[in-house]
Amino acid sequence: MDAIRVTNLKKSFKVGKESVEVLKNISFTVEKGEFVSIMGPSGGGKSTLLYLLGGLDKPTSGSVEINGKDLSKVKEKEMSKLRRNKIGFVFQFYNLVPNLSVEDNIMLPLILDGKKLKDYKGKLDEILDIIGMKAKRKMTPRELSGGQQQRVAIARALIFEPEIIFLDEPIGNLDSKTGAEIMELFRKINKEYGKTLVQVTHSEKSAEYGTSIIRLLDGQIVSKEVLEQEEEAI
Ligand SMILES: Nc1ncnc2c1ncn2[C@@H]1O[C@H](COP(=O)(O)OP(=O)(O)OP(=O)(O)O)[C@@H](O)[C@H]1O
Repeated sequence: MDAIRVTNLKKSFKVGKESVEVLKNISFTVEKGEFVSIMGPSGGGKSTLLYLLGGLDKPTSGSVEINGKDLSKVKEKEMSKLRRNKIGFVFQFYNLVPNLSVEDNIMLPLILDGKKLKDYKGKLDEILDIIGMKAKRKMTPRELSGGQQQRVAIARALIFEPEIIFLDEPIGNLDSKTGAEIMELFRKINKEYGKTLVQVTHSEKSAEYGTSIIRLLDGQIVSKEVLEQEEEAI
C-alpha cells in the first residue's frame, strides 16, 4: 500500500477579494520506506503542500490519503489521533519548550496524550541513543546548540513511532556541517528504522539525502526523479 496518495489536490488562499491558487491539481504517491524531497522556488507552495499532507490544513479540493485513509473523511478526533500516533513533524525552528528538560520535551506528546510515562522509559532511552543525546537528557534547550535542539525535536517526533515523518526545512537554521549531520540522522531513520520521510527543502544538497525528488513550480509538479542510492560499503 502507498504511504501517501495525493489526488488532484488544489489549494487556494483568499487574499482580500482575490483567490490565489497556490497548488494546482497535484497528484503523486509516496511508497512506504521512501524518503521524498520536495523542492521548488520560494513561495511555490512547498510548505502548503506539506501541511496538507500532514492534515494540518485542508485542501480546497482533491484528496490526501494516508495509509489508504482519505483525510477529508476522517473525523476530527480520529485525525488528532492520527496526527499524534502515525505522523511526526520536524520544523525549521525546533519549537521546544524552553524550561523543560531534553527528556521532558521528548515525552511531551505522551503527556498530552495521557500516556503512562513509565511504559515509555525503554523507548526514551533507545531514542536518546539514536539521536546521540543520552548524556544531555537533563539539560534544557537553551543549554544546547541548534543542531542538538533539532535532534531533540527529531526525538520528540519519533517517540510515538510514527510511520511517516514530515520535515519542513529541517536544516534551514543550521550551519552546513551540523546540517549534514542532521541529514545523516534522517537517512538513518529512513534506512535503518524504515520510516517514510517527506521533506521540503531549498537545498539541492539536502534533497539528495532522499530517495527521490519532486520538483514544484508554479503550484504544479514538474518532475519526480528517483535517486541512485550509493552502495553500502561491505
Ligand atoms: N494562510 C495563507 N493565507 C494566504 N496566503 C498564503 C497562506 N499560506 C501561504 N500563502 C501563500 O501561498 C504561497 C505559497 O506559500 P508556501 O509557504 O507554501 O511556499 P514555500 O514554497 O514553502 O515557500 P518558502 O520556500 O519561501 O518557504 C505564498 O505566496 C504564500 O504567501
